[in-house]
Amino acid sequence: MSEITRDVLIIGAGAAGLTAANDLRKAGLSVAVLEARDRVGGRLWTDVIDGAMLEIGGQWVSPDQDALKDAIEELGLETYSRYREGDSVYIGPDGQVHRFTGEMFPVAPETEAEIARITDILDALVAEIDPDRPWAHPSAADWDSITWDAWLRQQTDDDEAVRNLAFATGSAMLTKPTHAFSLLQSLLMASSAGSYSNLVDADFILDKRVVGGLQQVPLRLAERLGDDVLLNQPVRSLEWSDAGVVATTDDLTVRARHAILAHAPVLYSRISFVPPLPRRQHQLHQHLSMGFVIKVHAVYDRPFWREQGLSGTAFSPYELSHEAYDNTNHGDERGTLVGFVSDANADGVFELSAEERKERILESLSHYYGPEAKNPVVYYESDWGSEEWTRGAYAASFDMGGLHRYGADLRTSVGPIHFACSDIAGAGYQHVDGAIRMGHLVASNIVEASRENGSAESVG
Ligand SMILES: Cc1cc2nc3c(=O)[nH]c(=O)nc-3n(C[C@H](O)[C@H](O)[C@H](O)COP(=O)(O)OP(=O)(O)OC[C@H]3O[C@@H](n4cnc5c(N)ncnc54)[C@H](O)[C@@H]3O)c2cc1C
Repeated sequence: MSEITRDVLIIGAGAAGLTAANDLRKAGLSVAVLEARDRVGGRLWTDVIDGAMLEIGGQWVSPDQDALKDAIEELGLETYSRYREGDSVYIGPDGQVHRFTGEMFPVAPETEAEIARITDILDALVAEIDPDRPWAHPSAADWDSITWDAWLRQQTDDDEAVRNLAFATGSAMLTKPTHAFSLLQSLLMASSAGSYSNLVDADFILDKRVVGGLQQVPLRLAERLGDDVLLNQPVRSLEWSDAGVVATTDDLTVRARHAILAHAPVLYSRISFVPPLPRRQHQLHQHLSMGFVIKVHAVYDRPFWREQGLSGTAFSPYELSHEAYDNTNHGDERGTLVGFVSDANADGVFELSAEERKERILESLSHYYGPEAKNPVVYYESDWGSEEWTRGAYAASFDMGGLHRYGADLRTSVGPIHFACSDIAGAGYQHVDGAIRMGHLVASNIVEASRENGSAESVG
């Protein structure tokens, strides 16, 4: 068992942990980043599967995501826009395919009016919320005690309007059934993107991609840290006291003044804390759980849908794959579609054999794009539910009532232990932008504490 000593130990080499590590290094503190996997990036993972470059994890950047945009620029990465020329496709309750342009789905005029009316209400509620402190709103307790689905159904009897409004924060974002989380949690999701309207605007939320893949962000951040990023080092135990921390992996001991837990909250309990974390954290952490979505990649010899004047953007709250997009790589002659199968639908298709699941999912894509969609040359399902060091996708959210009850302590440090990841972000919540914001925040808190305590802080 070898032993090292640093000022700060960071557990997890995702966007949050690597951002914090770089900031701390710049401030003159020594760091070690311990990563359980054999790669950096966590939920950012760009890989070549059967000859096709795929974004297995996160990939899109939206205009409001300043922290991510700054990181991309600072790291010298290039971005490009998602293909969006031509008509989008919507499938309604009758199974009919409708082509449309703009943001509003082609629904009956009375349904459209209901969607517009309730969107205005939601935008007004979201404007009242501080994404960093949604629990502080005077109505937070009430909004956290009604499910997203129940609140929408109180607003209108129009089922198609409810389904279309629900899926923006449901299947498409929190990736949980809409009866499983509260109105407050839904408002936080929207508020973290600026407004509910932003969240439902695919051209906004899925705006840009990074040439070569978004995993370049953590890869380049890790490159700067060199040997201070240690792979295949799952932290098994963390002893802590006012004097600092001692982390143990299978073959390494790290002593440090501070530790940053830079990974999904559902994994905190994988670490044995000595002494145990306080009661409040024990409780809080049990009320956060990961959503679940399958990201499906289908690569074709050419982007055939473009020949039909289709942008590739497709939605339907009635389809197995509730949303799908043109995901063709920059400069690639082949065409790639990406579709998403979320929450209970994802559970359902995992009951099937791999062949049947593929058939069902491609069948759903073919409803949007025609029969050619059934024959990709490369097919791949990102299954983050099976990833031991993530356990779901995209990120964690509170169960009913949890956000109001525990939210204020989400980011509260415990002695020398600090928390940072996209799952506990306000602005940028659940996104890479939020992970980076949390990384910066926790690093600046530690630097400030170190300055206040002067040389007594350094254990290096
Ligand atoms: C399929 C998918 C699509 C997504 N799409 C987008 C998108 O388009 N745009 C966007 O902005 N976001 C997207 N996201 C979300 C985004 O990828 C994440 O929010 C973000 O990458 C999380 O970063 P993080 O550093 O907080 O955590 P992670 O990336 O989860 O990093 C945590 C790291 O900690 C490690 N770890 C865990 N436990 C231990 C331990 N005990 N010891 C050592 N290491 C440990 C893990 O292996 C992991 O590498 C998507 C996510 C998924 C899964």
